[in-house]
Amino acid sequence: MRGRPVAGRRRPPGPRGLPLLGSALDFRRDPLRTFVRAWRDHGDLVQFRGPVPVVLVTHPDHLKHILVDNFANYPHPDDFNRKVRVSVGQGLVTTEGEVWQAQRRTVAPTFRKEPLERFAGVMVDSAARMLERWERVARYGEVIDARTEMQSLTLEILARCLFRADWSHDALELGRAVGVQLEHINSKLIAVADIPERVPTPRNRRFRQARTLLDDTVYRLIAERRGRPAEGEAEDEDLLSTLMRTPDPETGHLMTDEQLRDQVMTLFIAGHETVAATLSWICHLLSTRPAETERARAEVLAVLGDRPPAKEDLPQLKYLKMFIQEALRLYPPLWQVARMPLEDDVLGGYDIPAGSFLLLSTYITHRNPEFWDNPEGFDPERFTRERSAGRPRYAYVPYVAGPRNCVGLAFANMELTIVVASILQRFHLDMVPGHPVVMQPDISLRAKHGIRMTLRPVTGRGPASTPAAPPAPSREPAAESSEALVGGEPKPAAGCPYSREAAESGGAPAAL
Ligand code: HEM
Repeated sequence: MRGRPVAGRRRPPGPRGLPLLGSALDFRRDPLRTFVRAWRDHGDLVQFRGPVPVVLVTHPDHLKHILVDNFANYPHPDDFNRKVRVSVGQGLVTTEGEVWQAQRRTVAPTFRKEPLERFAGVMVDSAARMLERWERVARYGEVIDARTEMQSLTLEILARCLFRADWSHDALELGRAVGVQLEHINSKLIAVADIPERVPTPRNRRFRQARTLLDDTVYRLIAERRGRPAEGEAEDEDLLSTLMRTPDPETGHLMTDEQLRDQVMTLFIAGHETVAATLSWICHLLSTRPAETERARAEVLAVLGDRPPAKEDLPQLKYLKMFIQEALRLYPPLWQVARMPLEDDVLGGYDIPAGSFLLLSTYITHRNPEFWDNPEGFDPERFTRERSAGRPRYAYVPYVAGPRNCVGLAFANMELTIVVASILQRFHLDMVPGHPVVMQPDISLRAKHGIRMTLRPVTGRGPASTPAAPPAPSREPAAESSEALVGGEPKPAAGCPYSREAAESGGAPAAL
């Protein structure tokens, strides 16, 4: 472990920064670079000075202590909960203590792997609809933005799983409203001055309109379900119906309408951007890592040929699973999570007073050369059983760990596998030459300028299928820099009438 305690020194080391401001300006300019530099210079625990002093935590042992062993002492900071609540209310992400525990034991069974498998068909179908549109994009030789495509796809999948078909007629407008909520939370979390929602700024007005639209829709859907008797098998139920009829196993209480609304909004916010960000980075890798991509494609074609994936196929896609794990290592969408101790604690020999603002950076943990050979390299086979042996459990935490890990983990893994397998079956993805690929560490780790790509249909979908002309590998983003440029200026968005962007601006019919 780096940065061992020095005798007599009880606060973690860290950069001096500017008088009064400490590292605040560096954080605003480039939080990833600031973190990585500080970790290299000062070790696994770093104290940043500034208006809000921050402690950076990266070592697996410290993550285990905070997330698992001493979990009850480390809730989210109040400020985080308060800012996120304006959008999602008192759902799983923004509550603590007994209120959170009651919600978690009620919601978690709905998100176990087996009951979720009934949604494999929805995921396959939504992916297929997107890929049909891509066929037309490919015929035009036009450009897609993988980030926009994946945001729309993941939103559609989540909406269909939560509400079945009920969402579809207003999908575009509601999709935009979820986007507005997410951006509002994002800017509140990074803003220097937090303007209350009652102040009628243009952003607040947009936010309030979006929230009203979503509230009205979700409450209407709840009322419709309350008004009709439970029908059919659990197999056919959407997630909202399951959540409505699942009692708290300890108290027997069912969720109220308001609790259901908060849970639905929480799932929307937590469950679509994370998967969309991961999928868009995977699209980037499908172009820049041709050898690994073709190996994954060969496996998919050997298992599936050209038939759609079914839930039974997923365990056989072993290399694809490692490909996705490796993508999540390099690009964990929640690249940092915040915690604030209720009581004084000691971490790695240093004092951590109650009320300290801790940022746990999965991005850095996943790149620590103590646990990962060639950490910047893309190497799915590092997740084989043999090579994983001896690596600390908490060196890999894209979904964090412990009682408050991601409740949507099984949902996300199934969705990622189905979508990537479906893409591999039908398309080769090529980055647009010269398009800059830049990491933007917002609420999730996004591609700042999007991921512009062209598509080539896979011909002769058999196990031996290879691309007509393998794409040249491009440079991978360096860990230290969020300005990982492939080079040159972005090509302007092409005017293809079938791209998702065109669909959303009214240029072509929406796929929803
Ligand atoms: C690649 C995809 C995903 C990743 C990497 C991911 C990661 C995470 C992480 C790191 C947390 C902990 C955040 C914290 O404690 O501050 C979390 C929590 C959560 N995630 Fe995910 N997530 C993903 C997909 C999903 C999906 C698909 C859903 C739902 C459909 C979901 C629902 C949630 C919820 C409700 C929580 C809060 C759990 C609690 O506090 O008890 N996530 N996720």
